[in-house]
Amino acid sequence: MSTTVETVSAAARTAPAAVIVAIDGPSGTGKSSTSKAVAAQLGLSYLDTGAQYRAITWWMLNNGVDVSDPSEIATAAAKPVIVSGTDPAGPTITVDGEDASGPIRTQEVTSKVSAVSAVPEVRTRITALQRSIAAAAGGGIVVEGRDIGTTVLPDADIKIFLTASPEARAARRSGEVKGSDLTATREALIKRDAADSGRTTSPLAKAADAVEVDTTELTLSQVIECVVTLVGEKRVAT
Ligand SMILES: Nc1ncnc2c1ncn2[C@@H]1O[C@H](COP(=O)(O)OP(=O)(O)OP(=O)(O)O)[C@@H](O)[C@H]1O
Ligand SMILES: Nc1ccn([C@H]2C[C@H](O)[C@@H](COP(=O)(O)O)O2)c(=O)n1
Repeated sequence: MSTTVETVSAAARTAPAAVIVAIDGPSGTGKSSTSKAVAAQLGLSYLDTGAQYRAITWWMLNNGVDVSDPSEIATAAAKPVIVSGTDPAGPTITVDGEDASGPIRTQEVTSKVSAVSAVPEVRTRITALQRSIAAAAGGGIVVEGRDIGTTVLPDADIKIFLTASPEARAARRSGEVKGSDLTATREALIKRDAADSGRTTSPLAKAADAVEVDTTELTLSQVIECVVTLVGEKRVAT
C-alpha cells in the first residue's frame, strides 16, 4: 500500500503538469504548423479548431443548406456529428463518420467558412465540443484558432497570439499552391481576417493576457522554439 502511494508521489514529482496552450491569430500566421510541432515536442494533444468550422461548413454545403442565410445555418447547426482526432503526428477529422480532412480544404469551403462560423448557434455548438476535447486531454493540449484565449479556454495556462504581415502570409500560402496569384491570395486573406475580426460573436482577437509573437521575419523553426520556450518558462513559474 505504502509502496503504491510512494510510486504515485514519485510519478507526480517527475511528470510535467498537464498544460493548456491557446494559440490564436489571423490566417497564414503559422498557427497549425507551430501548434502541431509544439504539441509533438512537448508530448501534448493538438486541436485544430478551424478544421471543425470547416467541417460544419462542408457538411452544410453538401446537405443543401443555404449558407447565405444565417437562420438556415442556425437550424442545421446541431445536425452533423464532428469528431476530431488530437494526435499531433496525424490529426484527423470526420463528419458523420466520413473522413473530411481533404474536402474541408477546398476553395469553396474556405470562401464560405467565415459566414458559417459567424452564426451564434454554430459557435455555441463548436465551442462546447472544443471545451470537452480540451477537458478530456489528460496530458495537456495545444488548441489553435481565433477565439481560444478569449472565449473557448479563457483560463488556458499560456496564450500566444501569432501575427505576420499580409505580404509574408500571402507568400507562405502562395508557396503551397503552384502558380497561385500572390495579389489575389493576399486580398483573400485580408477579406477573411476582416470577416473573422468583425463578427459580433467571439471574433478573432488577442486576449489581454496573450503573448504576441510577430512571425514575419522568423522561420517556422524559430517560431516553434519561441513557443516551446514560453511554455517551458510558464511551467517553471507555476
Ligand atoms: N514562420 C514561417 N516562415 C515561413 N513559412 C511559414 C512560417 N510559419 C508557417 N509557414 C508556412 O505558412 C503556411 C501557413 O501556415 P499554417 O497553415 O500553419 O498557418 P495558419 O495560421 O494555421 O493558417 P490558417 O489559419 O489559414 O489555417 C504553411 O505552408 C506553413 O508551412
Ligand atoms: N477558433 C476558430 C477557428 C476558426 N474559425 C473560423 C474562421 C476561419 O476563417 C475559419 C477557418 O479556419 P482556418 O482553418 O483557416 O484556421 O474558421 C473561427 O471562427 N474560430
